[in-house]
Amino acid sequence: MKQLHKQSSMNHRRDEETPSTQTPPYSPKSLKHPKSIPRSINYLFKEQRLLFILIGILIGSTFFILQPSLSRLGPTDAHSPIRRSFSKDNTVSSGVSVFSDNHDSSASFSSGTNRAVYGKVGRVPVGIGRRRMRVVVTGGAGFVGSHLVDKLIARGDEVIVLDNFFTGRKDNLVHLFGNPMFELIRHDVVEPILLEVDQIYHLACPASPVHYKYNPVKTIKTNVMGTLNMLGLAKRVGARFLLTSTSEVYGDPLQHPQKETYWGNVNPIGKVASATTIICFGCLFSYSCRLLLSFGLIWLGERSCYDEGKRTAETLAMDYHRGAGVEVWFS
Ligand SMILES: O=c1ccn([C@@H]2O[C@H](COP(=O)(O)OP(=O)(O)O[C@H]3OC[C@@H](O)[C@H](O)[C@H]3O)[C@@H](O)[C@H]2O)c(=O)[nH]1
Repeated sequence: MKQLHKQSSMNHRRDEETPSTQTPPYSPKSLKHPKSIPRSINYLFKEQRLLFILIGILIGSTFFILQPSLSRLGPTDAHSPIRRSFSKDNTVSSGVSVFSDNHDSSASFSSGTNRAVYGKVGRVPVGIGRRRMRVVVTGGAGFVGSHLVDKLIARGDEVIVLDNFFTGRKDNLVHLFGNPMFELIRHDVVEPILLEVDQIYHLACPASPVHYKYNPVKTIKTNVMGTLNMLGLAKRVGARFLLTSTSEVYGDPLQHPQKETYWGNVNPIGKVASATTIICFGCLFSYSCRLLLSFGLIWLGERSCYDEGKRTAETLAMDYHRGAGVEVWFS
């Protein structure tokens, strides 16, 4: 107790010794001098400051008034050379077109020259003026797919290829390895996959009779389940969807040429192709036609796994379009 008392008295003494460092009691800030307003006006008028402020306001408002009309002169302008369509200009040499969102139509594609060149198509870099797309190409290691991937990369898009390498080859894409805009995933489309993409080009399918008849059940599975998975992905992420179909969905046509209203002559339990063979007999002496003849002969036999698979894929795509609002395209 004694000690405590001693300590408190010492503290008391120390308090007395130290000079007072406490802040003075609060006093409200005095109001500005009434003379400060005329002084600020005076400041504005000096050295033409007001004039500069007015000019600044004028330039600013002119820019904001003109800006909406300048942005309207974009791709949707009727006289603009840039188109918003799925046109023939964008057709890759072997038949698949690319979705076009305001890119220069002068940048047409030639598969032979573009393989090793990134973004050097046309006079103006094609990527300018449009948002970069994230695109997935299934079957991108195949013949058509690899050319499509080249076109998309040249356009400035980020491309993800999904392929199980059933018939496709890495060699078709080797020139893109190391390109930061390109990604290759070994994946079978019959299994679901989740990717954040803007567009889906669905090409994965065995495409020649030898390959699709090798395992017919797998062929139809790829077409039906693969397309379902890709449509599901398109629905989930709001992506545009393109299906590479085939004229085989109309079977052995009874009309030549076929009109838009012709719905085919199909055979869901098998198929014998004779029409192609007959056409090729007419020009046996041309080298290219002899190739076609052999191709026609290979076609003989059951191939409904391919035809019906592609037809189902088309039906699925239309049902996703009508039922879920997915934007679908066919090629
Ligand atoms: O189950 C499969 C089967 C095939 N594929 C791939 O799909 C690609 C098909 O390419 P191919 O070179 O064999 O054939 P193509 O490029 O000529 O086919 C193209 O045109 C015809 C259409 O029916 C096809 O859908 C389209 O890919 C290959 O890379 C193959 O590996 C898969 O990813 N999964």
